[in-house]
Amino acid sequence: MNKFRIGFGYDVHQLQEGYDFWLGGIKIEHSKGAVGHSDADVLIHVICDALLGAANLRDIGHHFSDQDPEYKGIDSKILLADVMKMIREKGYEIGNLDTTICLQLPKVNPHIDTMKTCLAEVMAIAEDDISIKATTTEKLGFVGRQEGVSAYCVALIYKNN
Ligand SMILES: Nc1ccn([C@@H]2O[C@H](COP(=O)(O)O)[C@@H](O)[C@H]2O)c(=O)n1
Ligand SMILES: C[C@@]1(CO)OP(=O)(O)OP(=O)(O)OC[C@H]1O
Repeated sequence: MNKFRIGFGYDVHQLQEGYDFWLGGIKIEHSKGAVGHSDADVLIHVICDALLGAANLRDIGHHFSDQDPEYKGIDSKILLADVMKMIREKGYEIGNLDTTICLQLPKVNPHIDTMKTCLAEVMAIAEDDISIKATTTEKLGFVGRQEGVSAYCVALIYKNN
């Protein structure tokens, strides 16, 4: 029988001028970028947290501390590849991921297919198992004021036993 587990991830990063905007593994052209210890790719961070949560492996900051100079400016795709290794070492494969990016501007719809291709390659899974959606918050709150970007992810993982 298959053993199924679910996980959930939520993360926020500030948006400021003078920073690159990495999202879903790709660089988005925008007047502001996300601020963090790493490249601040909020979509990858929530995928990591959902997968770690599903496998009961704590969270991204537990494995990759924001106090550790090794991770300063790191490409979050490297962290995601490490997380995939961790869950596969526990015997799990991904069923599917469903994500939502909360961002007032810019529109990310034109970039979603590129993000899916990029993430599918990093994770070695099918593009069809990765869903990426986006919403504004109708100009409300920190997302609406363009002060930050947030994201959510739910993940289903399974092992055969
Ligand atoms: N940064 C964003 C935000 C939203 N979208 C797309 O626009 C649609 C409408 O947004 P609402 O906030 O009014 O729901 C949304 O369903 C997304 O398809 C986007 O591409 N980028
Ligand atoms: C990814 C890590 C590590 O570089 O740093 P940040 O880019 O600050 O991201 P966050 O989601 O706040 O926490 C996880 C961190 O430990």
